[in-house]
Amino acid sequence: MTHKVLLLPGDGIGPEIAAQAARLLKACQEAGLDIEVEEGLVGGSAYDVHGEPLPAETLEKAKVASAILLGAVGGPKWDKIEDLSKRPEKGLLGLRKNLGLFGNLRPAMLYPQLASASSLRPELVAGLDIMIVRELTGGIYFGQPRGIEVRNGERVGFNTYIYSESEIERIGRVAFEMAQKRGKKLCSVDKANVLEVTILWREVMERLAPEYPDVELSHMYVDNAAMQLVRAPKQFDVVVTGNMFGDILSDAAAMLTGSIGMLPSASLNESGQGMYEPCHGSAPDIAGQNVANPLAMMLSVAMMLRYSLNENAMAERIEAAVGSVLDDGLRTADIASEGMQSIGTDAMGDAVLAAFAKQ
Ligand SMILES: NC(=O)c1ccc[n+]([C@@H]2O[C@H](COP(=O)([O-])OP(=O)(O)OC[C@H]3O[C@@H](n4cnc5c(N)ncnc54)[C@H](O)[C@@H]3O)[C@@H](O)[C@H]2O)c1
Ligand SMILES: CC(C)[C@H](C(=O)O)[C@@H](O)C(=O)O
Ligand SMILES: [Mg+2]
Repeated sequence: MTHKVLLLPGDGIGPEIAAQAARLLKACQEAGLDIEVEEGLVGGSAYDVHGEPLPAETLEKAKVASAILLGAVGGPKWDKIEDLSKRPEKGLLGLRKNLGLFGNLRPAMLYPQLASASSLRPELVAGLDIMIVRELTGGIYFGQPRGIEVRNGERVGFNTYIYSESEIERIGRVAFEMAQKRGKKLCSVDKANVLEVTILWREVMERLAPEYPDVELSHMYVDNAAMQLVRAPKQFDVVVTGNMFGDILSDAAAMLTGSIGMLPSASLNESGQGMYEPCHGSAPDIAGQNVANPLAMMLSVAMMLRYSLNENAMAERIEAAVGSVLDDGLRTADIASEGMQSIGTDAMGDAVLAAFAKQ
């Protein structure tokens, strides 16, 4: 069966890194992968053309795709749009919500070659391999009511942090199953000392635990989790948490691996359809300069092959190609260190493609 892949480059560095992913997809096709690649608009670039960050045409294409690859959205050009529903980020959130992509996998894995690029001492991060499982379609990102309105003569802003038991249970199951396939340790991160919604979260995780007797479940408050991630990150195997805590903790975990430019992600729904994107944003500060690290995007292609297309061998080939490029001492600016060769986005893409061809 021919798999349909929808490529959504987005804004800022999005198109620069998506171009490298497109070349990699072509190389996969040449190596026998049966895919058809289509492109679409999302985010600010879609707003500029259609007045909407998620045009109906893009959503339709996304619904019928086996997998979606997204660069990044957003940027200062669109930060002043008053109608929040038209902001680029709403395009991304709309895709997640409309496709029911509730299960966000964010692996923070250190390539040994990058130990010195991490902001922590090499011995703290050597061998680091954490999987953050973030709930992606609920919590405070989507809770109602929300808004900014005038109360007692002044403006107030408000959001609602809400999870139903069934939402907690389904992300819990994703995390327990992930832990079963990995180191069999699951840490659920919450703020159950303050927030009722996470008291319920903790209760549901506890209720699920006996169904996964081989997994050791622990709980941690989010403030402590942030501290532990930079104190002793290797204590973690799988971490499960809600939408906002997962957003924050995954950026922190990214830096342990050398750069946020290294972290791919998968967002899956109940039927295994997925959207794949780097964890980083559109990096307006470096956009258009050919210096962005395309590896998170290229590793997102590998995750797509593994989780949506069932092409594990080809996914491993991409990951091995990235490893061999790092072995060769090639680095984009964000992961540069002494004695290594600094190269730009396109050249990093070239190097991965060359290594992929040799695998
Ligand atoms: N998934 C997404 O599309 C996504 C994720 C996060 C932020 N955003 C949006 O991106 C815009 C910028 O947000 P931000 O600055 O807070 O976060 P960011 O992740 O875009 O950038 C943070 C820092 O990391 C650097 N960086 C990010 N990706 C990099 C890469 N591949 N290579 C080298 N350096 C990289 C940037 O140069 C910047 O200094 C905002 O509009 C935000 O809403 C989008
Ligand atoms: C751009 C934004 C909506 C998004 C999020 O907060 O989920 C981003 O930060 C991410 O991590 O994917
Ligand atoms: Mg984020």
